[in-house]
Amino acid sequence: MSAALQFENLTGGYGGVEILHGVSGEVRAGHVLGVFGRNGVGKTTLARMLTGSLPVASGSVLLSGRTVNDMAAFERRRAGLGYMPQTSMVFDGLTVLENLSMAGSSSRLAGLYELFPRMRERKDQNAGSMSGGERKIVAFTRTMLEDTDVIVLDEPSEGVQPENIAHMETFISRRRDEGCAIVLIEQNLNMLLGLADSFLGLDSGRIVYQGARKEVTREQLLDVLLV
Ligand SMILES: Nc1ncnc2c1ncn2[C@@H]1O[C@H](COP(=O)(O)OP(=O)(O)OP(=O)(O)O)[C@@H](O)[C@H]1O
Repeated sequence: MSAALQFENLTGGYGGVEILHGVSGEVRAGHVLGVFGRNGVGKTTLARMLTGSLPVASGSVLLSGRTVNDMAAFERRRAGLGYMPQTSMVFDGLTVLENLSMAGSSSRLAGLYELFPRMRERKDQNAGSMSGGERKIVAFTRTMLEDTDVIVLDEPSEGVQPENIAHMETFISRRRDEGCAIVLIEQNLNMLLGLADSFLGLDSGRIVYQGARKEVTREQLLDVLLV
């Protein structure tokens, strides 16, 4: 069976400047791939290439074995690929509930309110008037509520308080247990070690670490983050 999301030899960047140099990996249904590395090594660039917001110069992105290089971001979304960008998008002029309703699936909303009761309390508030951390939670939960088979999360825990990070972890595990394949880009080692089944470490646009959960140690991850 092919991986839910696979990427092979991804190369490319911005305006002729190559940022990623041949990055490959995969994540299977019901698994989490943890992507990590220092600031500026190309993690977000990888997320953009996977989700179609940045074209690849060469290499392939495959969803369930099918190449999606020629599909625009919205087409990949329709094909079941969800994306929470690092600079999280919320629609400022819409309420929290309206933002969440755009996810299209309400069946997970009860579980969401149980984890983030503040979202229910603030459901009629304009998202634009929420704090940075709260906006991040709105963007995260909207992505997680969608009916998708694959989700790419770009540093969801950045700027979020520890208690809410723990709730994010619960939400991610639930989606994983439902069979979703998740790419988790993070610098938060505890979150990565708690959730990821396999790891991909980047430095200067190249893979410098690849391993499964059972073989990785915190020190190995730190080695990549502290070079
Ligand atoms: N739109 C852009 N135009 C030109 N260069 C860019 C653009 N976006 C990112 N870069 C450059 O690409 C490189 C990789 O950036 P990227 O955002 O992928 O790193 P990152 O690993 O996600 O970093 P961080 O952890 O800080 O989010 C950096 O040198 C950055 O300056």
